[in-house]
Amino acid sequence: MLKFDFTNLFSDAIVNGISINDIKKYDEIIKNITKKIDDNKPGFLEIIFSRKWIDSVLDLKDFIFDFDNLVVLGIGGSALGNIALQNTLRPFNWNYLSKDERDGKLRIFVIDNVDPDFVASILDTIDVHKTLFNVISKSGTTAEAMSNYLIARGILENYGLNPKKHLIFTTDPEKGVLRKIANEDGIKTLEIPQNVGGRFSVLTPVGLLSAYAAGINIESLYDGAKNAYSKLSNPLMKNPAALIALTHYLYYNKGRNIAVMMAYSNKLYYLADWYRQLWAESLGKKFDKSGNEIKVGQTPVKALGAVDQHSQVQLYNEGPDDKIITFLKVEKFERDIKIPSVHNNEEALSYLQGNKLSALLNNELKGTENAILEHGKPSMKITFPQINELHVGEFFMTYELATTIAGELFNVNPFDQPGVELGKKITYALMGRKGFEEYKITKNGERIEI
Ligand SMILES: O=P(O)(O)OC[C@H]1O[C@](O)(CO)[C@@H](O)[C@@H]1O
Repeated sequence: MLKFDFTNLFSDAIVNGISINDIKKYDEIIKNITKKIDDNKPGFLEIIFSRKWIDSVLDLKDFIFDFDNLVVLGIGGSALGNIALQNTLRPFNWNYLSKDERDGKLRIFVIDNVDPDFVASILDTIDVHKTLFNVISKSGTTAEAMSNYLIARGILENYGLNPKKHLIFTTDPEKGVLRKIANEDGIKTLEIPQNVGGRFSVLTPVGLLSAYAAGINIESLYDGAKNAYSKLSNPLMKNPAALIALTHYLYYNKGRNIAVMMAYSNKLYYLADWYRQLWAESLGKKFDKSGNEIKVGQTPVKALGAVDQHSQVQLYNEGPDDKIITFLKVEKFERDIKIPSVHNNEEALSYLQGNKLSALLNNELKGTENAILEHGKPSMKITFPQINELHVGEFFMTYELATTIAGELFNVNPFDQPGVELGKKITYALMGRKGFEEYKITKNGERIEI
């Protein structure tokens, strides 16, 4: 299982810190919150106790492995989990390997933006005859996912290819235009459970299809998620999700309104990217559950060690006391490289020569962790014994639970995102979508033309 180390959150050295006694005062509150979550399991938790979602993907085995490429078209929660799974659990050169080297599994591309240079460069790379497009959208209305769907379908039709054979939609079981098109055109679909929102959907078919297509063991992901769940009813000091939520909440109340997740692993960096949406959209809210204006939210920031030691750590150490940092560490990397002894007479290089890169990276982590502490800033650490499905699944579920618990502490609804609507509506108006004319931007009473 993952190893959680909260020690450096409670040190006397921390400026305006919190103590274990401060934490223990929340024993009862946390017990009630976790019981409430367990008794009324949110959708993202409920799914791991059913085979339905895994089986719906495994059933597609014969269909999927005929292709060479899977291109995911989605954005936000309909893409970040796929990107995280691919980058943590497959080597970075995966898409460059031959089909044999990939053991017959698919290359995975995720088009999660509408930057034409980006979209075109991926479309240029793939042979459309050997490509399956997985359009993912819970709502089936998101402009970015829908425009990329239209482009993909246009290409298929230009090539004279049957869209039914090259498309699969992952969407709401009943609602939305994707469901409608699928019903009309006989396109294969996977369901996103209605009670699971985008940013909590990585362990639904949203994340499972591309993971399975790339040969990731999706059953182990679920086992890892269950390991995280098994600690939900633990006493507070042995309950990682509750401790993450509570310590971030308490430090937020002491002015630490930035939560940095600093991964000492290029692979785990993508988990920090996934976490950013989860923490930001779930907890950044104008109103509490009773409708009072509160404007809360902790800004999640991702960082990469050792790279950002040479970019961000100056600020973390000496800047304002507004951050709480989470380090992600890998104990045993899949590969390692020994630094050769090339310059035997160079004193300045001798400490490096003969050592392994993993040792250097993890000692850099230790160095930064201690420096951060000496500068009076709180940090915690999550250690992955190895990067595998079990630990990645546990990470996802731990943070989904932590976010839900934090929602209770902040007294906000972690499952909605009303604040993203206005921008979407203005975009619709600018793009000429019927019914959204009133959202067109005005300046001194005059419409801005596009
Ligand atoms: O899956 P959908 O409905 O296309 O939504 C994509 C993303 O858009 C949002 O609704 C708003 O950014 C996210 O919450 C969601 O993950």
